[in-house]
Amino acid sequence: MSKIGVIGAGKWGSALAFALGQENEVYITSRTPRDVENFVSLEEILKLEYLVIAIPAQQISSWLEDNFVFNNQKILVAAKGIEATTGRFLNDIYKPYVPDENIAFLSGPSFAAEVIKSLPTALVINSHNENLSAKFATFFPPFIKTYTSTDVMGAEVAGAYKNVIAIAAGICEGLGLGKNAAASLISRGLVEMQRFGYVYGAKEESFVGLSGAGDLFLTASSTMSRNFRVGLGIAQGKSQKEILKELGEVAEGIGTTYALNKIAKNKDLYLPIATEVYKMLEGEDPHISLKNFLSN
Ligand SMILES: NC(=O)C1=CN([C@@H]2O[C@H](COP(=O)(O)OP(=O)(O)OC[C@H]3O[C@@H](n4cnc5c(N)ncnc54)[C@H](OP(=O)(O)O)[C@@H]3O)[C@@H](O)[C@H]2O)C=CC1
Ligand SMILES: O=C(CO)COP(=O)(O)O
Repeated sequence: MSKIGVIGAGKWGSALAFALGQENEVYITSRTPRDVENFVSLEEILKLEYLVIAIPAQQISSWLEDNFVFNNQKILVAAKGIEATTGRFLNDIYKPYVPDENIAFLSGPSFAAEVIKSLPTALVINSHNENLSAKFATFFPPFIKTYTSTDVMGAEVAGAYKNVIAIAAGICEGLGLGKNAAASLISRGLVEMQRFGYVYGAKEESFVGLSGAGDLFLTASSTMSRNFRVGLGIAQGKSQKEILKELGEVAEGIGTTYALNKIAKNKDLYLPIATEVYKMLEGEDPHISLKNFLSN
């Protein structure tokens, strides 16, 4: 039994606290205080050796700057996204605060709503430090099968990019374009994210496995996904503001789309689906954008 601190009591942080709490002593904290078991102050959590951080990618940089004090903690990053304003990956953002050997990244198909019901789930723990991944793997309960990998970039790219493809898939569904279109969009999305990942040295195995195909198939085919629901909202002609208000939770695909657009311009990369999603988030008519993309 280990002591683990979870930072961020949103959907994913709470589900992970529940899962990890099956066989460990788990404490949780969040920006907004909650009346939940083992809720403690941030100060208390930061004293623990093992931390899971479930703060979204768009907020983590300022959170680290304002709150984090490194004390040789071992960190498991649970967020999936690329910073919109800078195009930075999470491992870059954490770098000035946590050394490589102390950090791991969680990936794989895992709706919080199913984890909190103890439904069977498979996750990948990605770290350059294989001992650390192996250690984090021991914390999970039997209903979560864990795999480990050293392909941090692959896990990061896949986890972030699948959210963008999920938005596109939601638009496709919302426009009633059919299952043929959805399947072609998802498979081309997988190729697009893999090609993008190679630019950063990501490995093929992450894209064909749980972190890539697994998470993409889950998110891009279900209304349980917030990003998929963002796509449905776009297809209905709703504004980004309206969609986010209705959602009431984070949809990392939006910020990641802006990040990808920035990176594509800087590095002159061809990211066709991400580019169409960007245009639609910026107000282009989805009937034109997605239909054009799917036809000759
Ligand atoms: N939900 C899911 O099924 C999964 C989510 N993820 C990823 O996990 C991450 C978190 O998602 P999820 O928990 O679902 O999102 P939620 O919207 O449910 O929760 C967001 C969390 O982030 C915290 N937060 C937001 N802004 C700030 C800030 N400026 N400073 C500090 N804390 C902040 C919130 O704190 P508070 O509420 O206390 O204000 C809350 O704990 C995302 O990257 C998501 O992609 C990954 C796998 C599965
Ligand atoms: O990452 C997730 C499942 O693996 C959650 O996806 P959404 O954020 O789209 O709900």
